[in-house]
Amino acid sequence: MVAGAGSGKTTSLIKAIAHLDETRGPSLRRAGQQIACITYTEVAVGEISADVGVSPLFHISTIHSFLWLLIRPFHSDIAAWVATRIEEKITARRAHYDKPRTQTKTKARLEQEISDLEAELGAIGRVEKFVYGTGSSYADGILGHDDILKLTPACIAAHPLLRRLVAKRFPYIFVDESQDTNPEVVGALQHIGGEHSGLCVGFFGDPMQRIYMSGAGAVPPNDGWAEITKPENFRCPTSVLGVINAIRVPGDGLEQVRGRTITVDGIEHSVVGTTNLFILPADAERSARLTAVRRWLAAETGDDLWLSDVREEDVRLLVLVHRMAATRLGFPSLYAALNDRAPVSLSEGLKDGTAWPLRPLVQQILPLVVAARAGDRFTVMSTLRSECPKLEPERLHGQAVASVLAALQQSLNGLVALMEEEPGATVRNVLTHVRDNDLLRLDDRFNVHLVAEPVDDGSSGFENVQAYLECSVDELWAYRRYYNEESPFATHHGVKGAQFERVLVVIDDEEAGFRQYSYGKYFEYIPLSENDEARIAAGEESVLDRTRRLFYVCCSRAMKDLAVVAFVPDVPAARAAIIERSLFPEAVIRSVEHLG
Ligand SMILES: Nc1ncnc2c1ncn2[C@@H]1O[C@H](COP(=O)(O)OP(=O)(O)OP(=O)(O)O)[C@@H](O)[C@H]1O
Repeated sequence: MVAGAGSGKTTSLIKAIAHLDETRGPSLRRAGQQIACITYTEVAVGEISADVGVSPLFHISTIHSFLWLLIRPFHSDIAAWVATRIEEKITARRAHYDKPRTQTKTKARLEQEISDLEAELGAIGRVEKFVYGTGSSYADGILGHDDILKLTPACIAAHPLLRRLVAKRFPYIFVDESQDTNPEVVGALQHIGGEHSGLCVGFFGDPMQRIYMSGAGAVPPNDGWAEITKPENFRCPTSVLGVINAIRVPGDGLEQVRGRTITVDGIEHSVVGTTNLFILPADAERSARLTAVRRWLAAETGDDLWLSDVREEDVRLLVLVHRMAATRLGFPSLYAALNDRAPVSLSEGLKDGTAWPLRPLVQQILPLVVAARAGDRFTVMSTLRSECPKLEPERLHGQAVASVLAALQQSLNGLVALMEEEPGATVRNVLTHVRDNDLLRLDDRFNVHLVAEPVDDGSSGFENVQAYLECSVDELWAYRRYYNEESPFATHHGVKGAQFERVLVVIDDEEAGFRQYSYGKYFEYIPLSENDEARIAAGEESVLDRTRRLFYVCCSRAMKDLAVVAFVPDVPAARAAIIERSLFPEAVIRSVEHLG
């Protein structure tokens, strides 16, 4: 199924599952078979499950857990694949080492890495069971996210038996958001579908909504497959539909019809909704201006929910990167520390609290302090029992438990006071307190940092971690609000498949800091580079294609009001360029004067 935004692809997928349940459910159950539905995020899994109902007949999961389910029993195949991967890494490092221009310092590092990898290779034979975690550690039998995406398609391609098993167990496999599914995975499913005529594979997607570089885009149908299209958009009001159709025209020309309707007294009416585009100066006033825009929208649409910061009220502010959210919510230094000139593992992990320096705070320390403050002794004790070195059975042996607990209570009180009351307390103070009091076991990587005079040991992101440790505790609390998703901010990438009554898209190239997207180039108020021009001339994918798709996804989330706020270096020039593009009617293009 290939159709535009809000056309009901996910709705059709859900109806298809319900239909199969009704018509084929009994025979599938008897044969011990399942209907598989694969989607992009855990949130989407939850939504589809809520719609179709939980039943052993359905296997609804993310792509990763589906692939892992298929491959998990094949221990020796996994081990062989992992060994090959390590050998590839060793070969790549040897090649780097042998290059004539490789420097002595780099050679020393490569030697160390090669010897670590060789040790890892030796350890694979001793792994009894592989598990799937968030980061890979082969010697411990832990495979990472990316490993699963490569491992399973490779094994499916190599083993006819595995393909037969998949087809037998899952006679129906549906993939939502297929445009962003990895091409190897799409290929593997097409391979199985091509070989087993009893298997029905369904891809539901929209190539114009591909927003990850790793996505398959359009899925070419196998021989004999049917392509289903849907011309309507049921989500967006007509004013928004006009905009998203205009955005899409230069892409693939698809124009949707209908738009959202409501039925009043048995009569169906079109919802008109609103669209507004604000072109504002990219200065230090961005946050205040954003508030002013929301005030303006509330007054203009007679809808005070535009001012709400409660997520349930269905306002979403879509930012390309999170710096603006960080500034608004109060953790700009923490954001800068782990983002600016940081290794990807830190900057990516900052988005969801999984970066290693954040993990103990996010997963243990902050929840511990919250629980202690709320008098939730159960959570406090269960956290300490599993994490506190002082409560390990070997250490407790021969000690009076009561006095150990009393000392722990004191350390915990100290931690709560530090995090709640002490003005100017820093992340470093908190971690030092935790370490000195043996409250929790800390990652070894903190060792070089938590000393009186830290010396750069060349570890990845050393400076970033140092800057992070100097951040104030207040920023940690602000950050907690953010990753717990208690604010209305989301990223342009984070809203695929979702819909909201009120959507405000923030465009701010100065914040973006990466080259994949540029709204300035897209709206033509920033010139294309020579490289961009060359790609376009060669018919290759360019920054314009990527930005167009991202903008299309963002704008097409709106069910009632869409506002776009562009912070630009030169307002008159941007205004002229944007009007020229004719994506928005000129009458809805606003400027700072409208904000009063
Ligand atoms: N046939 C229909 N009649 C009326 N409303 C529909 C119909 N199909 C879907 N909808 C509604 O339209 C909205 C969008 O549907 P859905 O999320 O399934 O679209 P989608 O194509 O998967 O969207 P996207 O690709 O933009 O994420 C939902 O509110 C859904 O309830």
